[in-house]
Amino acid sequence: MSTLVTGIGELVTNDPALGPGPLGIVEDAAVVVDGGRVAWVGTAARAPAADARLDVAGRAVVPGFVDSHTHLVFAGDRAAEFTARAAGVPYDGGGILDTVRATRAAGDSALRARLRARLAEMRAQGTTTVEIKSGYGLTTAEEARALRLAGEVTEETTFLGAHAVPPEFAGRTHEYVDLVTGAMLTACAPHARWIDVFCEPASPHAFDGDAARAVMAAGARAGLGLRVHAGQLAPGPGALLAVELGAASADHCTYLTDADVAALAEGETVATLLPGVEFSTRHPYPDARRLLDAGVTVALATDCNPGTSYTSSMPFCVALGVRELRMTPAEAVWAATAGGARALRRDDVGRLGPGARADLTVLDAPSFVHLAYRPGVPLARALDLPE
Ligand SMILES: N=CN[C@@H](CCC(=O)O)C(=O)O
Ligand SMILES: [Zn+2]
Repeated sequence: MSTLVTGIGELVTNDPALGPGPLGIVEDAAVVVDGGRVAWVGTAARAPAADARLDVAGRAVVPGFVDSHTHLVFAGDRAAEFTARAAGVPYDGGGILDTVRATRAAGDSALRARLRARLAEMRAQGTTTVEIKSGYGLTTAEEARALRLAGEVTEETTFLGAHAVPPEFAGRTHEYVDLVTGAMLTACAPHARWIDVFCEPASPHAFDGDAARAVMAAGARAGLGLRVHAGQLAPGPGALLAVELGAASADHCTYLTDADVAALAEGETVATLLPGVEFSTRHPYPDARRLLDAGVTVALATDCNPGTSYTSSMPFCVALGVRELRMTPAEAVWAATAGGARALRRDDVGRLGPGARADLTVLDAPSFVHLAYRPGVPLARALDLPE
């Protein structure tokens, strides 16, 4: 069944062929969707007929947010750690193991219910595509379980066995990396599209450049795409490694050298910025302006997780992108939609042109600018349309 969505005061298509600027804006617009895909985009006055009609009364519509970095499969929370941090205790990644304990103790149905509740929270704020990492199991069976659960709700599943060294391998990081690149990868690869590694030599709980290279090389041999947590706590080898190995995304990028920025600008790797993390950890925010001015492709994502960024809100990240990362509203909205799609190497989401998935997010506002202009106001929701 086709549906004509009309009365769109401002439509962000992210397709410069459809309207001015990188956002490809069409004013007084309409969209026809059919079979879950966009069939037609243009001005309302020229819209073709359709089986059904939905008038959004002058509101703005943007492509559904593409949240390309989350850790949604977990139990428990770390509000006490957050409170301690507010009193000055720094983040070093050690809290990951608290969440591992809670997650291992949780049954499938409890984990599934919490995962689905978080996804519903995201959709209610305009997110329509979500990447989900494992990483709070850290045994072969637990990592495979997390990926199976994630695979029930998204195609964008990421194996993150190399998230932290679990307590049973304390002081034996090499042996744990052997497990991650061996039996654990074999069990997890069928449930994953991507592999990721927390490359952070500054953390005693994470992995150095050699370990990260071994994990990524093994993942690539198993047919997985590559992603890296890079430069979250200090400059490190992650960003250069990401570019060298052709990773789809280097995530965090809070601490980058000039050589990192130059390499990202030359390569095919998206820099995914996660400003919810710096909001929570009180580290300095990453500098999107420096990256954009150098020609790097930038994405914004929530990094929703119980330790460093317990937000499910892409609009919150867009607002931080403008206020703290020195992005324009247009750059931030592009990064949260088309940028996320690039970070997942997808061309069917993050845009609203013919052939794209019919992921329309409607704003209770006349323009996309209001996402940053009215922070904290629940303006965005994913539109439910008949198939
Ligand atoms: N830094 C590594 N992983 C998460 C944090 C996980 C946690 O602290 O539970 C992140 O992306 O920030
Ligand atoms: Zn993360």
